[in-house]
Amino acid sequence: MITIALPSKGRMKEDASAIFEKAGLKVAAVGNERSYRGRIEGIDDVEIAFLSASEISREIGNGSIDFGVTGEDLIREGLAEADSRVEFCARLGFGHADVVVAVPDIWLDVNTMADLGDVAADFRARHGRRLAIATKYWRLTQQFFSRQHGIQLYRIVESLGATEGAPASGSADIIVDITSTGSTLKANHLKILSDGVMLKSEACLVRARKPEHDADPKVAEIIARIQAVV
Ligand SMILES: Nc1ncnc2c1ncn2[C@@H]1O[C@H](COP(=O)(O)OP(=O)(O)OP(=O)(O)O)[C@@H](O)[C@H]1O
Ligand SMILES: O=P(O)(O)OC[C@H]1O[C@H](OP(=O)(O)OP(=O)(O)O)[C@H](O)[C@@H]1O
Repeated sequence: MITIALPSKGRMKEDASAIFEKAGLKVAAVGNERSYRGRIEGIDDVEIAFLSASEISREIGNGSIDFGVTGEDLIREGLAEADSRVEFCARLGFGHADVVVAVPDIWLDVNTMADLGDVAADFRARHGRRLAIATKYWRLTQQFFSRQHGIQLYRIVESLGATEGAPASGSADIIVDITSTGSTLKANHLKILSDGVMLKSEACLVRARKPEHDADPKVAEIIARIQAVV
């Protein structure tokens, strides 16, 4: 049995089902409309699980589902060594969002990650504490700051919502968050650093890498059908 997880709610739900239908994989709920299980019309041995976008990232990581449709950001944030554990089979053309580093507009001299590195280096001497970054993207932030830009002097402040408000409220100095139209950043007087786009995310069809998939023609067929329509 192959299990495919599709978003049960939220901004990716409708588009995910529509892509499957376009690929000739029409999803039908099992039981009533509110059921969290489904199947694909005309294909046996494939079941659909309806989960939230972030649950799909978690379940694909622990291998309890075979395929999922979710954002690349949620996969890369949720899983260490994502590329060795999952295969990105197709980029689906919806759910676009950039994960960005943004600082207050009034930081006139800070426009690049190098500038921010200078600020971080001086921060403790000037303010008696480390530069604080509000985000829910811990893993991506650490990779980008520490590994890619060699910035080590910062502190992450976990934010579970309204991240863009953190600099104004004083709970952090800068943020890492997703943006699509940019209007939330603008409304909160924040600007994206010129080299501060950490990830250009969109909805993807992802597969948990499992050895038994190699010999399963259904797995190849699902991938081929989705790739043919995106
Ligand atoms: N403007 C946006 N704001 C937030 N997420 C967006 C936006 N545009 C695209 N996305 C993407 O949508 C996905 C999150 O979807 P959604 O917010 O619907 O999840 P969810 O159902 O709320 O999940 P959960 O409730 O478990 O967090 C992420 O991959 C994100 O990159
Ligand atoms: O660049 P923009 O188009 O302004 O979009 C970005 C905003 O949208 C999302 O929040 P949303 O209000 O959708 O709530 P969520 O965080 O619960 O998804 C996201 O967290 C950003 O705050």
